[in-house]
Amino acid sequence: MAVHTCAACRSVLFGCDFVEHGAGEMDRALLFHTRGLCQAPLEREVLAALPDAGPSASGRGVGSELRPDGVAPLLFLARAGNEEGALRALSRCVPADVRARDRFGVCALHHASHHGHTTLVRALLAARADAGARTADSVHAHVGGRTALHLAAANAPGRAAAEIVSALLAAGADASAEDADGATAAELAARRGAGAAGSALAQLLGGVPDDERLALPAAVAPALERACARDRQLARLDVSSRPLLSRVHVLPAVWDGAQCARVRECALEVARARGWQSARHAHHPTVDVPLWRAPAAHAIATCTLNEVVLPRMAELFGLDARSLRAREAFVVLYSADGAGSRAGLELHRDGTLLSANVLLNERDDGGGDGDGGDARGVGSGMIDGFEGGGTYFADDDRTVKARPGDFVLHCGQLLHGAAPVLRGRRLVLVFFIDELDEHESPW
Ligand SMILES: O=C(O)CCC(=O)C(=O)O
Ligand SMILES: [Fe+2]
Repeated sequence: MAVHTCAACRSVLFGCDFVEHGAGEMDRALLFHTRGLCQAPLEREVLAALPDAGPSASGRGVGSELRPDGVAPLLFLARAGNEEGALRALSRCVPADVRARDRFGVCALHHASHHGHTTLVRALLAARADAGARTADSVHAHVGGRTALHLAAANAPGRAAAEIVSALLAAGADASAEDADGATAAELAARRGAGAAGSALAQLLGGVPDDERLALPAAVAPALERACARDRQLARLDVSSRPLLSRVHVLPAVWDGAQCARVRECALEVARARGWQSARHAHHPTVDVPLWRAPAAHAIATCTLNEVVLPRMAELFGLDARSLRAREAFVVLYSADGAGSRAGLELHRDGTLLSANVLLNERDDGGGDGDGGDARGVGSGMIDGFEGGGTYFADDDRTVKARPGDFVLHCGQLLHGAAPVLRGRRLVLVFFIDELDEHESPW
């Protein structure tokens, strides 16, 4: 993964995402960053406001009155990767600021661990920072539920990572904690590969039981880097002035039976090994498995997205294909009997501008959208067919009952839900897709 640190503000920029768009990513990241995201000017202001020594005039802790981005100087400077400045702020802040979190649940210890700032991590722990604090899970985009251990294991430079992990473990951090995708810190370390001392780090964290996971792509960028992008995006999701986005489209037979069966069986394999998850989406929890857990299915989906789905979406919705990114992909299980699953999903809007879904198993109640079409031969495999289901759109009061392999494309901001399955089980692969614009960093 291409990573660059801004020379002015030391923010870490990531040049890749779930879907790789080839060369030029890092150039775009740098361009967007310098155009408006660089924190260096604000950082200078915060540092100037920190007195050399002594208590705050307000008694609230130095700089509490100056809250750039709504956070106290300690959190701001830790986030900016300014270890020296954060240490200064720490020596002048009130205890509450040590544990303070931003609205994404991220605290100074998370940032220090992410940046590999060993001295700051030790100082924060000595000042009673919460070693088990977890980042919040958001409606989209980033993986939440991460602890400082996760962030050090995934991002801190080699030697610092080992020292920080040891310090956190000594302070009582839980190495078995799983993030919202079900990954432990050891797993994130292992994904870095032996070159980045990832496997030694994974051992320090108790090891990774399943070798296959070492081969997984670093599909999910860290929560920290997503937070700012998400904030700006929520402001942009007002789509009322973009009429093309009000239409729902179905791309017929993008996948044949064999492709549906492959993706479906890979997902079921993951579910058998690790169980279905229901903690990934805070507001409208689905019973699902993240696609990155199934590398073969992930590869098929990424290829289809890049070559077919994103370009078509761009055309149909009047967007620039180069600005589209899949933020999340997961296989959802709906079942009529309710055993460990849900029959449908209530009306909601997704956290992204666009969404796509593809049915992975055969319906038993006729073909797509009531035309009684033929079966696509997706095979029953380990899962039977179903009746009911489909994606319901409230504005046109219509349930789109696509056939296996069809891709249903829609704006995520349309009010929609999953119609309940009346019999059997329905498996759908869902993508959450974002549009980046020139004001947004692509990480
Ligand atoms: O299952 C469907 O058809 C829709 C799923 C959905 O809207 C979601 O997961 O956000
Ligand atoms: Fe949805």
